[in-house]
Formats: sequence, structure tokens, C-alpha cells
Amino acid sequence: MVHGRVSRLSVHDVRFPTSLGGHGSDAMHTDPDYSAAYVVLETDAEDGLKGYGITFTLGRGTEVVVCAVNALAPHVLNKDLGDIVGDFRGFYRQLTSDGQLRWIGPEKGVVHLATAAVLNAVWDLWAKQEGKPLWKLLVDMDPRTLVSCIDFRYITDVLTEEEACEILQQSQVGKKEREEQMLAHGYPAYTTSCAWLGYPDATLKQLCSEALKDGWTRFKVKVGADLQDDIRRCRLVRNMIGPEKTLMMDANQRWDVPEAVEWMTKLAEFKPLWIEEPTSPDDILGHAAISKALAPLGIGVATGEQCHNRVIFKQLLQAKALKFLQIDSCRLGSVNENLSVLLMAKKFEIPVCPHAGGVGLCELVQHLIIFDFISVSASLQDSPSN
Ligand SMILES: C[C@H](O)[C@@H](O)CC(=O)C(=O)O
Ligand SMILES: [Mg+2]
Repeated sequence: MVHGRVSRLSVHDVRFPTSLGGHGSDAMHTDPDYSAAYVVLETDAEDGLKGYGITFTLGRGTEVVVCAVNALAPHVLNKDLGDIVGDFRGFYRQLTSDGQLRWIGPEKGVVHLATAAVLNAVWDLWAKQEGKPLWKLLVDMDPRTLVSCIDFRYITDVLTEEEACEILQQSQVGKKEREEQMLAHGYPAYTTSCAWLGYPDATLKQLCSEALKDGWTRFKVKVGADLQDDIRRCRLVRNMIGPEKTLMMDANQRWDVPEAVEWMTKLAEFKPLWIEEPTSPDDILGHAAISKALAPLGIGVATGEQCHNRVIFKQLLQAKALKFLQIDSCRLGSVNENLSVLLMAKKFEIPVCPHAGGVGLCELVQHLIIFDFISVSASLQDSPSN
């Protein structure tokens, strides 16, 4: 039973100098310092449990997110945890509808990243008080309670609360077996760690051969800055991993729409499963055009790590703009909003392959994707997450 009144919210600016080694670099983020706005919630409960929540940021961006978290703090402080999670939809809406802060959103950008950090901490505290990891808290929750955490505003044209409940009800079949499967074998993953854009070929080769030895079968390569470099690097990786293993490419929003099609046509010989973020994350119709053009080449479009909210995901799905949907545990408004996107993806039969390239993201998103497999999608087809 959840209990306690939130007595303290602290937020820390945590940064790692990853840019020094080119770790995490891509065609748009050439000097990323992996960072996080790190929120800690304390309550007056005697158990002494704390809720920890983060949002992923890069370097100086963290300062701005920390300010936004502090601006949201009054919504959480002195609130009863039972009241928060008892009306989680209302609490989500309270945070995202702050009459002064929503002007700098709404439900997007810095203020939404801050919302994610705060709500991630609330979910963490709830799970800890229940004595379960987050995925298990979600898996064990009855469908009605689960959907009561979701704000359906702006998405009822594609997913109503009733439909969401039906999806969850239908997926009750085989749930126990899928949970056992996850506990025994885990969730399939891919690696991006061999082929950040700032790595010289020698590093790429060494990391790729180590990853092969470690048993990795799916590899993502950063592309988009220079075509000749991309051809050389993709050839190198494809030759090392062989024709059977999976290769993905990620352009991190570098191209215009026609450029994306042209560039990927030249990289098609390396047989990528997907091209990730080929263009602006806001360009829904652009993604749709790229998807249509690349489908005959067997290349799907993946996107989502910088997708602002459920509304943009809704439109990407409606426009058939993506073949792989990449939720991000800290970009959307935490678990609450991610639940709505998982359910929409199920309705459109699009596999979810979470984004996790960033500090803390792998640790967070594994809870969402394990829940997705057990309680929503019930499928591992086309679902490698990193
Ligand atoms: C800046 C980040 O490292 C970004 O490149 C991560 C990413 O796009 C991914 O993992 O995918
Ligand atoms: Mg990416």
C-alpha cells in the first residue's frame, strides 16, 4: 500500500565527460557529454524509501532542465503519495497543464523532460513501496488501474480508454508464460556502442570484434555526416558481422527528405534493417515520404527518441511514417505517457524498439519493454532494443 507525504524534492546536475572519447557521438551531436537531471523524492514515511528519477540530457542542457524540475516541485511537495497514484491521470494532467509552465511546452521540450524526471521518481517510489521492480508493478496491475494512469486527451480518435482495456484484457492469455520467458532469457537487444560517429576505424573494428565475441547479433552504425565515410564504415561493419547478422543505421535527423532517400539508396547495399531519425523529428509527412520511398529497398524507418509526445506518435502511426517505434523513457512524460504509446503501437501493429542510447536509459526502458512484451504486444518479432 502506497503511503507517505512527499517531504523533499532534490535535483542534481550529473554529467560525464563522454565527449572526450567521442562516446555517444552522432551526425548532429558531435560533442555529447552524457548527463542527467537526477531527481530524488523523500517522504515522511518511516520506511525511509526514496524515489529516484532521471531524464537524459547532454552537458549544459542539464542546467536548464534542473531549473524546470525546480519549477515543477510545488506540484509534488507535501502531496500524499497515495493521492498522487490514486489519481495518476489527474496528477499527470496537473503537471502538464500548469497554467504558466505549459506555455513553454506544452508537453514538449525542457518542461516535458522535467516532467519525465519527476514522474519517473514517483513511479520508482511506488514500485519500491510495493516491493517490486517497476515492470512487475505494471505487469501485476489490473487493466482498469493501468489505464487510469493514462491521459487520453488528444488521442481518443485512435485509442479510447475502453479499447486500451480490451487490448490489455486480450493480452492476459499467455502472460504467465511470457513472464517466465523474460525471467529465463531476458529481452533481445542490439548494440550501438561499437560505431559512434566520432570513433576512428581502428576503434570501430576492435569494439565490433569484441561485441561479436560477446555474442551480439545486432549492430547499429551512426551515419549521415559524410557519404563516403558512411560507405566505408558500413562496409567495414557488414564485412565483420557477415550477411546474416542485423545492421541498423542512425542519422540523428541530419537530412532533408529527398537527401535521406538519396543517401539511403546508396547505403542500401549494406542491407540495413532500418534508418533511424532520417529527418526532423517533427516532420511526420517527411517520415512518411521516406518510409514509402525506402520500403521497396527493404529499409524501414525507425524514430521516436526525440518525439515530443503521444500526439506526434499518434500521427506518425496514422501516417504510416514508421516501421519501428522507438519510445524513450525520459522524453515522454514518464511511464504514464509511454503506456499510451505502447498501446497505440499495438493497435497499429507496429513493433516497439526502445531508444536507450544515453545515461540511465537502458536501465529505465527495460522495465517498459518487458512490460510491453508480457502485457501488451505479446511478440518479440522485429523487436531488438538497445
Ligand atoms: C547523443 C546520443 O548518443 C544519440 O546519438 C543516441 C542515439 O541516437 C541512439 O542511441 O539511438
Ligand atoms: Mg538514435
